[in-house]
Parts: sequence; C-alpha cells; structure tokens
Amino acid sequence: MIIYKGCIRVQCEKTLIILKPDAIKRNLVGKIIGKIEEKNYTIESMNMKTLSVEDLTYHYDEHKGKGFFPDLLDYMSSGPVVIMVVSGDNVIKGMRKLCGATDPLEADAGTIRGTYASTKNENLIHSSDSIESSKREVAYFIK
Ligand SMILES: Nc1ncnc2c1ncn2[C@@H]1O[C@H](COP(=O)(O)OP(=O)(O)OP(=O)(O)O)[C@@H](O)[C@H]1O
Repeated sequence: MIIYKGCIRVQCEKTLIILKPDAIKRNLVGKIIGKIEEKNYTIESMNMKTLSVEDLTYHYDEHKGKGFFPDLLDYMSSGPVVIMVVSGDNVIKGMRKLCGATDPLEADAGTIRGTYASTKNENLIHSSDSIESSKREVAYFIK
C-alpha cells in the first residue's frame, strides 16, 4: 500500500481543472495554484493550450443552445488556458468547494471565485463536477 500525502494512493480521485483565459490574463495562475496546493492536493499534469470551438462544444455540451453559450465560447477561446489533472482524497468535491459558486457574487469568502472573480461570465476556473465528468474530461483533454 502506498501512502501519499495522507491518502491511500489507489483511492485518490482525480479531477480536471481548467484555469480559464481570465486567470492567465490577470496573472492569477500562481495564486490559484497556491490555493490548490494549500489544500494538499497534487498536480499530476499541467499544460497550456488555446481551446478550439470543437473542444468547447464537447466540453460544454450540456449548455449548447442556452442563451449564454455563444459568449461562453468566445470567452473560453479568447486566449490560452491551463489544463491540470489534480488528485487527492475527495478532490472532486473538495475542488468544487474551493472554486466556489458559479456566480462569484454568491461564492463563499476564501473560495477562488469568491476571492478573485466578479462575474458569472468570467469566473476563472473549471472543476469537474462528478467522477463521470472527471473521467470524460481527463480522457478528452489529456492525450
Ligand atoms: N447564466 C449564465 N450567464 C453567463 N455565463 C454562464 C451562465 N451560467 C453558466 N455560465 C458559464 O458557463 C460555465 C459553465 O456553467 P456551469 O453551470 O456548468 O457552471 P460550473 O460547473 O460552476 O462551471 P464550470 O463548468 O466552468 O466548472 C460557467 O462557469 C460560466 O462561465
């Protein structure tokens, strides 16, 4: 049995994190990664890329047809993002909590969105919302 940073390695979850274009434009990458590391989560992989409309249509499939979808595509393709796989005990739930509510005005103090973001359109970070989403997103974005 391998014990790694306090959790049994084989039971550690993985989640896909995307630091959105505003995180890079506003020089917040280091601060956000600092908050993730403060929680003792582990960064398993990290890369930068500008997402294509094809990537985003796949990723945000559930939002296709909604009024904000065109703005979401414009925003998410407006510059490079940082794509990370982060692991840790209960990391999926823990990272969603650390990100805070989708609307930063409703996000708890101390969360990433509550601390650094101010609009629902540009809310800095994506985090997988379930084990199924995490598997689907990691399989798509990490080749
Ligand atoms: N009503 C809205 N107006 C503008 N943008 C929105 C709205 N709802 C969602 N979005 C954008 O679409 C993204 C995906 O929405 P979702 O409801 O899946 O929120 P989330 O799970 O908190 O965010 P994400 O999927 O990016 O982690 C949001 O993060 C936000 O950027």
